[in-house]
Amino acid sequence: TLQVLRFPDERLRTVAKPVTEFDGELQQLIDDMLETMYEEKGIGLAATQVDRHVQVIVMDHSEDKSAPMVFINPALSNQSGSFTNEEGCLSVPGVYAKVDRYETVTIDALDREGNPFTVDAEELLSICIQHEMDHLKGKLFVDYLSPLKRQRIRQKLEKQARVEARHA
Ligand SMILES: O=C(O)C[C@@H](Cc1ccccc1)[C@H](O)SCc1ccccc1
Ligand SMILES: [Zn+2]
Repeated sequence: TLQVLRFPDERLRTVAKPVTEFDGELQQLIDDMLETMYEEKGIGLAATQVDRHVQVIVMDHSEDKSAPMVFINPALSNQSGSFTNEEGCLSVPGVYAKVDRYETVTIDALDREGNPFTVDAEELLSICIQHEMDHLKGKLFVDYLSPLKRQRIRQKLEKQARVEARHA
């Protein structure tokens, strides 16, 4: 599996480029991202999180890893309503906070073969796709919190990283 970057790693702030080549390397990245997401018990993962700065998102909201989804070069074409939910992030382990998101969104994207498709997302799929599309823009859910809260999270995770480094 691939290593998931952790806040406040600056590489998480990189803006991802559109995918132009639907080649074997892309297929390998998609498979590696899905494997990493399952391993980390996530339901979504953006390529930025594994230090690959291309517009690729994988998701699987099924109980038995039976419904993998791939969104390449995703774009929001419609959005409506708003609601607040508790969010977590594989790049900010152990931190949960309320974030306002659009209630429903329409996403235009390409699948892993490069074919265009559109999804009207609501509920968990809507939250997750907005969370992942933020990653591709170098944005993290902690950016929606107050500077003080974000600083406390940064200190907590930097301390944790030091402890892990010592025990490595
Ligand atoms: O991008 C990530 O880090 C994976 C996120 C995706 C996500 C964030 C907020 C709300 C929904 C999905 C999660 O860490 S995956 C973990 C998870 C599992 C079940 C339900 C919600 C979050
Ligand atoms: Zn995340």
